[in-house]
Amino acid sequence: MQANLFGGQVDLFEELNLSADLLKGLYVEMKFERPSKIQTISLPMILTPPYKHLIAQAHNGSGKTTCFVLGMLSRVDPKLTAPQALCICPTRELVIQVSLGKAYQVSYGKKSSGIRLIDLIKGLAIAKNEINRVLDEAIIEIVKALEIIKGVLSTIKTAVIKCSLSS
Ligand SMILES: Nc1ncnc2c1ncn2[C@@H]1O[C@H](COP(=O)(O)OP(=O)(O)OP(=O)(O)O)[C@@H](O)[C@H]1O
Repeated sequence: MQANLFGGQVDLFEELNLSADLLKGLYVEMKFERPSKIQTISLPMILTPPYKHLIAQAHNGSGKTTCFVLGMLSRVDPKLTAPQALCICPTRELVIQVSLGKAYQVSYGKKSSGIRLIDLIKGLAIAKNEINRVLDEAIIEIVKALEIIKGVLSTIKTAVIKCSLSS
């Protein structure tokens, strides 16, 4: 495939420097065979250096969520145990739609990867699909150690303020 004005495209997921676990997740769990059109263009920008800023637009169901989920899972370092990826959604419904299930499914080696996510929705935080409690200091302590945070802007902002006040 020829490079284009975006800097390059890929034919196969193997061309993206993805970990063996993520490749397994894509092929075995998700049963994907090759990147969709939006993925062929955007994934090289997200996953291969020099990383570029990206605003992407494509039809519903064209594979956009997979792009940024793969980006988050691939580029966070679980050893840092600190927030490294923020997924800001305009509504709480979208926070839920960008499901942990899907993210974990893509990450075939989720148990060994050590990557953890949290949903921040007003008044509620759901970590690892297990904790369901009011956003309080205890949750803030958890948030501070998680790699991926997704939520609506207002609740993420509250968490950021509380985190910096309590640190
Ligand atoms: N490369 C691929 N090969 C096969 N199926 C794929 C591929 N990428 C994504 N899909 C599947 O297509 C569906 C839509 O993918 P995804 O949710 O990433 O799209 P989207 O553009 O974010 O959708 P929406 O606009 O509705 O939020 C999902 O079921 C996903 O598993």
